[in-house]
Amino acid sequence: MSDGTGTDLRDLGVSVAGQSLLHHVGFRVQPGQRVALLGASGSGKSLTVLALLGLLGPQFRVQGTLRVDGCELPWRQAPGRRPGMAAVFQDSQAALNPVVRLDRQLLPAVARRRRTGAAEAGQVMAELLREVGFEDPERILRAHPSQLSGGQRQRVCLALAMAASPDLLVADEPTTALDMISQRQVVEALRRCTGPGRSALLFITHDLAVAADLCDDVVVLDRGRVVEAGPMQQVLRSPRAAFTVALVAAARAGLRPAATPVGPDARTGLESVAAPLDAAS
Ligand SMILES: Nc1ncnc2c1ncn2[C@@H]1O[C@H](COP(=O)(O)OP(=O)(O)OP(=O)(O)O)[C@@H](O)[C@H]1O
Repeated sequence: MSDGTGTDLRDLGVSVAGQSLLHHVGFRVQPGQRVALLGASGSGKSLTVLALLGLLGPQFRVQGTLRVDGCELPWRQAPGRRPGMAAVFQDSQAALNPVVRLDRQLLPAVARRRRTGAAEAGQVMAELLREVGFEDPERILRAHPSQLSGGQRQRVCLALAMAASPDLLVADEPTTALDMISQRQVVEALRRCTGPGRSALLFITHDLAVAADLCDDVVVLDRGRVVEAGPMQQVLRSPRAAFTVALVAAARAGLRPAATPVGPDARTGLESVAAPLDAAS
C-alpha cells in the first residue's frame, strides 16, 4: 500500500558532537500493522524511537523526514504531543507515581485525553484494563502501583497509552525486564490492543522470539543502519544480512532446549513463542 497513510520515516540521520549515530534509517508503519524494530544493544533503537516521538535532546543533530498520514512532523515536540502517537517504555515504575492510588493518577489523565468527566473516565479505564487482561479492573484502580508486579504495571501503562486511541503505539522494550509469564501477558495485551482496524504497533526489542510471536514485519538495525527489513516470516526463513542470520540462529538455538517442559505455565509460553520460528523453518 502506498497511499501515504501511516508513519513514514525516511533517511533519519542522528549525530552528536560530530559523531554519526544513525545513518539513513527509514521504514514505514501502515495503519494497523505490527512492526518489530530489532537490534542488539547500541544498534540505535532508542535513538530512533526518541526521534519518532520528537523527544531527542537539543544536543542531537537530526536529518531526514517523518510524515504521518502525509503530514511532515517537526523533529522536536513536547512529550506526549506527537499527533496520533502514544508510547510505553521499559521502566513502568518510573511512569507511575508509586504512592498514589492508580485511580487518582490515571483517571484525570484519561478524562483529559478523552475530554470526558470523571465518571466516564472511570468506565473507559475499566474497559481498557479489561482489554489488557485484568479481570478485576476496579480492584486494580484502587491499588497503588507499588502493590502491582512489573508486568501488571506495564499492562496498566499500556491501558493508559490506549486511552489516547493512538494511530501508532510505540512500545520500547516493554517486556525486557519481565519474567516469562508476565512477558507473555504483556505480549497478549499488545496483541489485543493493536492490529488491523486498531492501532498500529512499533515494537522495539532485542528479542527475536518475542518479536516473531507478535509482529508481521521486521526492521533490523545494526550499528545505526537498517540492515534488513521485510515480512517477519520471510526474514526468519531466509535472513540476508549477516547480523540477522546470526540473530535467527541464536534465537533458534536458545529456544529449542528451553522448550523442554518444566512446568505447565512455562511450557505454554515457550512453545507459543517458539512457534513462529519453527513455522518459518
Ligand atoms: N547522548 C549520547 N551521546 C553519545 N552517544 C550516544 C548518546 N546516546 C546514544 N549514543 C550512542 O548511540 C548508539 C545507539 O544508542 P541507542 O541507545 O539508540 O541503542 P539501543 O539499540 O537502544 O541500545 P539498548 O538496547 O542497549 O537500549 C550507541 O552507540 C550509543 O552509545
